[in-house]
Amino acid sequence: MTVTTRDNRLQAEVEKIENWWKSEKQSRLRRPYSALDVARMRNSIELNHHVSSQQATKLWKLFEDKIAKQEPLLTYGAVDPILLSQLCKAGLEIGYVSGAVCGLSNVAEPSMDTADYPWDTVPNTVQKLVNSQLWHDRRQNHLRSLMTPEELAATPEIDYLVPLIADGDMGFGSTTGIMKLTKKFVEAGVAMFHLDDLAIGMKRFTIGEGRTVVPTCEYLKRLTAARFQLDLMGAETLLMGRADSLHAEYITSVIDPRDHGYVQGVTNPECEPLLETMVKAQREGRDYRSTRKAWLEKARLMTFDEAVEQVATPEEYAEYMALFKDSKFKSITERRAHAAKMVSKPVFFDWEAARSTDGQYFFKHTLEHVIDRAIAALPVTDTTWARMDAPKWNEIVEFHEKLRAIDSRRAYGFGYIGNYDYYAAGFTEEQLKNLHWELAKLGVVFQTQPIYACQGLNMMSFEFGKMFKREGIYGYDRDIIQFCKKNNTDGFETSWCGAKLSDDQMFAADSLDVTLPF
Ligand SMILES: C[C@](O)(C(=O)O)[C@H](CC(=O)O)C(=O)O
Repeated sequence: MTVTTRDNRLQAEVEKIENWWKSEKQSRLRRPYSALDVARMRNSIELNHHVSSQQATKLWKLFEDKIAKQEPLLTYGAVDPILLSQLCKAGLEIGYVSGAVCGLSNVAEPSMDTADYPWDTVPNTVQKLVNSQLWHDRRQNHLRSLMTPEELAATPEIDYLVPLIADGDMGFGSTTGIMKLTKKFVEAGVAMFHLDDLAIGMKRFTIGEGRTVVPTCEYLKRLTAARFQLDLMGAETLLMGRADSLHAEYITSVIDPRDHGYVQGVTNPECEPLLETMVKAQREGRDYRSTRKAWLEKARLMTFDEAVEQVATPEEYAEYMALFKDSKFKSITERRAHAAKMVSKPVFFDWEAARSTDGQYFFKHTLEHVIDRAIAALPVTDTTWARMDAPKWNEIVEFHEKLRAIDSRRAYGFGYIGNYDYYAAGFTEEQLKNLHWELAKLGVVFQTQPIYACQGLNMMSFEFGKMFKREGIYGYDRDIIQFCKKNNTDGFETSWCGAKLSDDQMFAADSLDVTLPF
């Protein structure tokens, strides 16, 4: 290839990318790299990611439509093709593929939601689901093509091709690792996937420690890596930024000054470092939880600004706070230097002494920080979800109002997390009934109950199991066969199984009539 051919080809590719980025949807994004960067790293043949792009475009239109009408797009986690087919039949317009449920059911080695399953577990599940969607769609098309006009009119058409939204967890690794994950999601046919700001493998569930997030810059790198891969592929696939920092207890690093205002340190100079305390306790066989609790009481953990407030007079503190007039994102070095000038007493603050046995820093989670992060992620993402441990309505409203003040056209997401106690969080029955629509008014149109399988399916299967143990096939006939007949339920030996498609395609593809000599 001559230099001119190469340059012309590159130029044409750059123009193609730039034109694509001018579309209504793409022009909402701001990339930290150029079209030339993308063009240089693309293949020399065009790769079409039709299913993912088409499903993403369908989802985008649904979002636009629902935002305009202030209506929710409700779904639940379905990681199994059979379950998904019924979700479609029931008329839900989107499907959700939960990482937590995949980790319990679609792996050889199950475990709790620590995202320690192989990185391609969720994309592989999406692939299986999308293939089943395409198959049901083809099966239905075939049956409908054989119907009389009267039968056609009397048979409702099911949209088996609902766009799938999948859980990409924390992306499972490095920049190139996230690019591979993204590629796999696109090839699998996903419409949208989300990446969060959690640290890999650091969720704790029962020992009184919670979640650990990565610094803001690392979160943004993850999202940008995914965006870059989508651009390389020319895919319309939607990228959702999920911020998990609300209720996070730790942060892995203090590299990013945007996080400094939320990192906590020891303010009691008499307190020994947490690591020392915990190692000694372990050696002496003392209980982890209570030792840590006693250390926390002694350490008097707070943020640097709170530590300043403790020792400063009100006037000094006001002068200290003047530091944030132009920007709230000041580094610890700037904070310390300013405090040294404005406050007469020394400020004792040691965030190193508070580091956990895994090296994490203590983090004061606040809604404000989640808002900061979500705003920082807006330019490279299409949609946003702030994950919350509890459904606190005032926090939900504040988050979305602040974000919508910057991006009112965006679709926001919400997860009805498995163990939410709506009434304990202050909802009345009436409010719970209206919750979907109240959220939709805030632009929160993507709404999922991710772990239905763990509650609903467990419940049904357990109840059935007890009945079957007691009454065997007599009970099965009464409760299942008779019920299904009466209600035309999909099942084996109904059209849902594709028997007609199977026979007809075998007949059509049969080679007999071209090979026999008469
Ligand atoms: C959505 C989620 O990521 C999932 O894996 O399904 C979980 C669900 C849950 O805890 O109920 C999460 O929100 O972390």
